[in-house]
Amino acid sequence: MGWYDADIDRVIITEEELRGKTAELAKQVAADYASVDGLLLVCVLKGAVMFMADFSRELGKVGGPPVELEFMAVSSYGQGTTSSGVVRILKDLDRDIAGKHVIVVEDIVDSGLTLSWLLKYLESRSAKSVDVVALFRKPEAIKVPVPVKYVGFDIPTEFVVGYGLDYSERYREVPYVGILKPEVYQR
Ligand SMILES: O=P(O)(O)OC[C@H]1O[C@H](OP(=O)(O)OP(=O)(O)O)[C@H](O)[C@@H]1O
Ligand code: HPA
Ligand SMILES: [Mg+2]
Repeated sequence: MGWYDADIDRVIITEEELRGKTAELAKQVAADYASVDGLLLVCVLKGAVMFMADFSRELGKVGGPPVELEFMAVSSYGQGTTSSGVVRILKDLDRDIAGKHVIVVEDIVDSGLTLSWLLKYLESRSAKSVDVVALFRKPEAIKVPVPVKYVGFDIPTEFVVGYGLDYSERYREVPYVGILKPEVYQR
C-alpha cells in the first residue's frame, strides 16, 4: 500500500493496462518508422517522464530505430487543475533538431493548448517530421485541434493523477492512474 492509496477515489487505468498500451504504441511507432535511421524523442517534463522511460525502452525491445532522448519543460497548469493557456518554456531543447525525425512524448492532451504551442515551436526549428504520442487524451476537453497520431487512452473530462500526472506536484509516483477524492482538493 502506498500513502496515496487512501486519497484515490477510483482507479481508472491499472498498471497492467499502462504496460500493455505502452507496448502496443511502441509496436505501432516501430512499424511506422521502420525505414528511418534514428528518432529523436522529445519528452515534455515533468508529467511525461514515466511514459518516456517506459515507452523508449519498449520501442527498443520491439525493434524500433535507435533513439535519442531530449527533454523540454513547459508549464501551463501551475498549481491548479485548469490550463492557464499561457505556456512558458522552463527548459529548452539542448540540441538542434533540424533535419531530424521527432516524436513528442506527452502524458496527456487535455485542452490541447500545451501541445498546439509546442508543435508550432518544434516546426519552427525545422525538424524533418514531427509526430505526437500521447498516453492520454480528453476528447471532450479539447479547445484547440491538435494532430495526435498515437493515442493511448481516451478518458473522460475529469482531473486524473498518477504515472507522472500531478495535482500540485504530488501523486506523480502513483503507479496507476486515478481520480482523487473530492476532500483532497479542500486541504
Ligand atoms: O492539453 P493541456 O490542457 O495543455 O494539458 C496538458 C499538459 O498539462 C500538463 O502539464 P503541466 O503544465 O501540469 O506540467 P507538468 O507536466 O510539469 O505537471 C500535462 O503534463 C501536459 O503537458
Ligand atoms: O487531468 C490531468 N491531471 C494532471 N495533470 C493534467 N494536466 C492536464 N490535464 C491533467
Ligand atoms: Mg502538472
